Amino acid sequence: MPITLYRKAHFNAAHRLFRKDWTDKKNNAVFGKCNNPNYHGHNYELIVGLTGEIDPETGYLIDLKTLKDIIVEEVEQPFDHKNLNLEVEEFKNLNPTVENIAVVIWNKLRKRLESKFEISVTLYETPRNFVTYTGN
Ligand SMILES: Nc1nc2c(c(=O)[nH]1)N=C([C@H](O)[C@H](O)COP(=O)(O)OP(=O)(O)OP(=O)(O)O)CN2
Ligand SMILES: [Zn+2]
Repeated sequence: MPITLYRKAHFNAAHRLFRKDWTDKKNNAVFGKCNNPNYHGHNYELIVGLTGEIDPETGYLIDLKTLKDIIVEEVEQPFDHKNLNLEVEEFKNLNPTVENIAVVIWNKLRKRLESKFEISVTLYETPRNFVTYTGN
């Protein structure tokens, strides 16, 4: 019987929503204050869900320490206290919207976790703005 295990994490990061190939006028019209050239920051809250079968020997889906370490390595270390546009390779040519950040995180975790697990990534950009990505 499948069960879902969750691990929460958080990171603080700066970003700017804009497209390099658009004029300032168009970027301002579409992204408004989020296009501030001096960037702005968010306290991102992340919830990673893994769905699979309980190992009957250990009672674990996965050791939570293992999951924690993977999230630290793949998300917290590269993203925390960073300017996403300038310092994180994945966003140098990809707008760091909450949607795109969630997909990037999902893809990074997918490479590190066994294929027997389904993965969900829920990312809060603000307490009221959040997205869930499951890879489907
Ligand atoms: N589809 C998306 N829309 C927006 C995104 C996004 O990532 N995807 N991001 C932003 C801004 O970066 C930011 O999240 C908006 O900040 P803000 O308006 O301050 O957010 P709140 O909803 O918390 O503020 P209110 O107090 O509710 O106005 C914009 N759009
Ligand atoms: Zn923002």
